[in-house]
Amino acid sequence: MSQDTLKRLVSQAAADYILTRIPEGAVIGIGTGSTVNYLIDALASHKVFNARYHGAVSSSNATTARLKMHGIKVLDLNDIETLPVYIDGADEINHHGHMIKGGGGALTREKIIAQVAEIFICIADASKRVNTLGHFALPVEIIPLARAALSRKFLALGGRPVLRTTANGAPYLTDNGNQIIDVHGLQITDPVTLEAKINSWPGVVTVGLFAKRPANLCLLASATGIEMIEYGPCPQAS
Ligand SMILES: O=C[C@H](O)[C@H](O)[C@H](O)COP(=O)(O)O
Repeated sequence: MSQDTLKRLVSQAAADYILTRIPEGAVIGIGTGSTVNYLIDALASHKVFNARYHGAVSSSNATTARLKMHGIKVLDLNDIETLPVYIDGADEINHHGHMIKGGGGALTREKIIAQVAEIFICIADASKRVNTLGHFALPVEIIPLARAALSRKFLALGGRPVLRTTANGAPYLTDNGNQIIDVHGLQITDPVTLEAKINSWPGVVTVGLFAKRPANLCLLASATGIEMIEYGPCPQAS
């Protein structure tokens, strides 16, 4: 089964999960990426989303555009007091629900919304599950002025920092107008400590480690079906 097929299957399962478990009137937090694109399509195909829910909070311009294309109401996080669930993909997820995210560049808005949500549901194909995070380069959104100084710090950590660029070689810019350094070659054995450390460096906007706020639940698709992995409540999320 292709990775794309698995992404589609897990997204359909996630849409069913939301529609059967999340109470009417709720706002749903929606992440970013190819897996989430399938989720948005699956939610829209059920036709009842708008009647059942107050709307969605979006983690990127791309997600906002897709939600709107389907006629799903997009709300501003600033107008929301509670968010029962945030659902998003991941680039890697370990056995504690810690994730690397930001392959699609949306890590900052994703982390802001995830922090507000009561429950974080990760949807992924089984290739994303790892024992140790770091095979996927760690994305870090940065203020451009800090690029060289931060690159030296990532080198000192044992990583290989690479500025993310577009197809024409220009620096990639996030929805927030910042740049991204992808740090290759890290073996992240203590994600909670590394997240706090990188976050404390001036010029870092967001590190794409989601360890302080891990997933509570992961729907993981493989050739044998959809596995539902629970990591338990997240004390930091309250
Ligand atoms: O910035 C993007 C997000 O963190 C995505 O959730 C992550 O990159 C996974 O994306 P995909 O579902 O396309 O593999």
